[in-house]
Amino acid sequence: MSSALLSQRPSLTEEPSEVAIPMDNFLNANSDAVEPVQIVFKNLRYAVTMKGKGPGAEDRRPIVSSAATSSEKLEAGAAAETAPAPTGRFGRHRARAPRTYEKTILHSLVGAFQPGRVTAILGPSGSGKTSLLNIMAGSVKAGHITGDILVNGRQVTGQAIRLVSGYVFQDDVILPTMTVEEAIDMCAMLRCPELGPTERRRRVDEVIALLELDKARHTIIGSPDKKGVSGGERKRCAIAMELITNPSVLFLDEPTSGLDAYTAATVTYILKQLAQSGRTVVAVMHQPSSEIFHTFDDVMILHEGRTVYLGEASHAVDYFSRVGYRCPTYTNPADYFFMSILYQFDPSNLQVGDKTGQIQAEHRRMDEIYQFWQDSPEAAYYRHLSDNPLTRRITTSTFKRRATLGVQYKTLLRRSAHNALRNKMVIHAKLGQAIFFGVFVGLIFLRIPHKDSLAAQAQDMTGALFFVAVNQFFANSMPVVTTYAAERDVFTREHGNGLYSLPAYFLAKNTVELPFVILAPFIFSCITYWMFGLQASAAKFFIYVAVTITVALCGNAFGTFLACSVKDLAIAMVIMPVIILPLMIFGGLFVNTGSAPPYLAWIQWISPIKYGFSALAINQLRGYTSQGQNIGDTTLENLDLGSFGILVNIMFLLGLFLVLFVLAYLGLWRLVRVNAAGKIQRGKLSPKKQLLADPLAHFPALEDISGPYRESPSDVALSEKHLNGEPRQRLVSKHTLDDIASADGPAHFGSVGTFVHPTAGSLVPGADETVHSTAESRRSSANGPSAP
Ligand SMILES: Nc1ncnc2c1ncn2[C@@H]1O[C@H](COP(=O)(O)OP(=O)(O)OP(=O)(O)O)[C@@H](O)[C@H]1O
Repeated sequence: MSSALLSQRPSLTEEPSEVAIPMDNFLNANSDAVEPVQIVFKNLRYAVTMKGKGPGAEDRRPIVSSAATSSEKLEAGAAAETAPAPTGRFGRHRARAPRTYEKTILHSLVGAFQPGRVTAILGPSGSGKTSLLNIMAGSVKAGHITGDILVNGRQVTGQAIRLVSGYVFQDDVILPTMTVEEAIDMCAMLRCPELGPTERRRRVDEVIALLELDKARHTIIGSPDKKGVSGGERKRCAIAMELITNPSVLFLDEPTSGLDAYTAATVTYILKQLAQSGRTVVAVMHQPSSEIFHTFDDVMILHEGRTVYLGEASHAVDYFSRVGYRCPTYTNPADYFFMSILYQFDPSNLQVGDKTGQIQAEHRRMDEIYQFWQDSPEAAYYRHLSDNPLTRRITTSTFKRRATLGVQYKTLLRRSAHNALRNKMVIHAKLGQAIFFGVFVGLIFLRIPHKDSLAAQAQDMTGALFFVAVNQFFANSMPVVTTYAAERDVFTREHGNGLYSLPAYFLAKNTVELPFVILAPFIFSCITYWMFGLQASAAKFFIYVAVTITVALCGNAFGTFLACSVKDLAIAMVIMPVIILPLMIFGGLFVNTGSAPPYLAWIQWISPIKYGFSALAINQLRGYTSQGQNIGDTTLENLDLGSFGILVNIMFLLGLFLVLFVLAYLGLWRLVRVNAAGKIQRGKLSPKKQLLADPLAHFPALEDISGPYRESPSDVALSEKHLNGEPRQRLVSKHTLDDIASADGPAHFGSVGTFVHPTAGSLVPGADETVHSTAESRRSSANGPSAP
């Protein structure tokens, strides 16, 4: 972290929003280019269908209250409908549980992510933070999404948001052999095709400088086997790869997880810096430190898919005081929220007999907290905002671009070539294997024509040629499964992020593989041809090489097909011999294909080994004489390899190669189609049209929001509406912990934690009663933990 940045970190006594970090790069100097994008969500519900009976009714706990939204009421109804129905001959007693049930992950959320602000999504594990981020970023893979998402007043799907946003995933999947600079540069080439080489370089340099990656720019990303950059550098590299397009919105899933406190703070301050240039930054965070917590502008706290709080980070402590939970002075608010509000209940401390009662008391406690949120003016603010969003026009200049197919192919070709050349062990293994097998099998079948016995010559000749076909098929199908599998995560992530298209990747990857698939069989052929003592004819030699290479290509295509079609590498490795063995048995040597059972004999038609062996055998054995006898033709007759000549067999091999490659492509297409982000949430309009459409008609035409959202006209309207005509005031307090600490007591907190606004009295008419009853009921909960 630069000293300039460090020296300007906010302390607990400072307003986080006052942090001013100088930036003189395109990300800020050109901040006009960052168009403010406000994301509003309304009644956002996300559910997945699960197999099995599902949790008990008490676990579903739909809240239905006077304040519950209509979709929550609907949801409650749906939950009741999914309960086991009394079916069967004996009615209720024979009721069968449904085979599937619906699990609601997010319950009718209402809220907004504002431009120019960092919003942190906090909550316990499994509370739905990542799901919410994935919905916003159009990366949801399964389930049903209902509700509205608005981007500057336009109703959109996640796919449309992807056009104006970058998403930094929790696990940074970057090709391990790339250096930091190469990874960022590749993104610049693929996503900023409009930039010339000089401008692109400048932008890469700026992003590297901003994310303080200078020292690591030439270090490879690395993997568990090969050390590369540190965890923090890797995370910053992932952020840089998204930032290169200067997106208006940046989503980050746990950008600080696994980082030490200092590096986590560095990353957080960079996020703050990015928001200050007008971006909407939304980050899922796990247990932020106190200092990091105060860096956020807004926080959204989720619990079991429900909102517990959404609003200014600095106001959260006040809010929970009103609920009845007063954060002790000098305590990290995030720790307090987690340990004393969201997690009062520790099942391991319970006596068996107490469990049910305590679980129910805990559920009641949380229900009250949800309900308090629903009834709060803060929630009313967001409901109002969802009806009065920012309606600023979005221009196409904000949209992420994609390079042409040609540029994608060139970029990926270069990357794949670097990747292949840097994996020296793989190259050595491939060439070493060809040399080893060539010499080994050459020694076994050494100088066949020099053997005394004609029968031995015929047997060895067929055995050697059959081994060549089998070996080339096997040796080229096995490794490709593992190399594709190793890269598949990177591919699905990058393709899912819209970095490049499937044809560009598939073509580039196979173009780079091709030289190795040709070179290794060529070396193998050169060694074996002369060691076997095959016919000294240039034409026969070249046919031998050509057939060997074609069988190798088929093997490679078969391996690619398996790797692209079967998700699990272990399963692919199990399936492989199951398919290869029949192809081998019907390869022309073991079974006389003319006399094979007809219901199995068809296998020979799809066996590249059979075509390869036939071509090799005809090439060497037709007219082959030894000791004055034509043993070649006799052997061929006995093998009964069919009537095709060498050329036809080679044509069949090439045909199989093409078919397998098309199947491999379709397999990969299926894989990314299943993983396609936003697949389940399709809009009627294309993502671009959704963003370029007019805002929804019923919104009042608001002026652009130039300052923080609380200054917006909608805020004024809300203040007036909810405070019954009282003078305008902030709905959200700007107290920091230190303010609270110094005021200490009744100036800010009522006797049971009622929030009293320093200038305007109680923020919520009737709040005293609400808080009293909440605190009271918590105290009186059977065996419940005592109020803080
Ligand atoms: N596609 C899915 N199928 C089944 N369950 C799912 C699916 N997606 C999410 N869930 C469930 O939804 C809940 C919320 O998941 P999510 O990943 O959003 O939580 P989270 O708050 O991000 O958790 P963590 O902090 O541990 O990453 C979890 O119980 C998870 O198992």
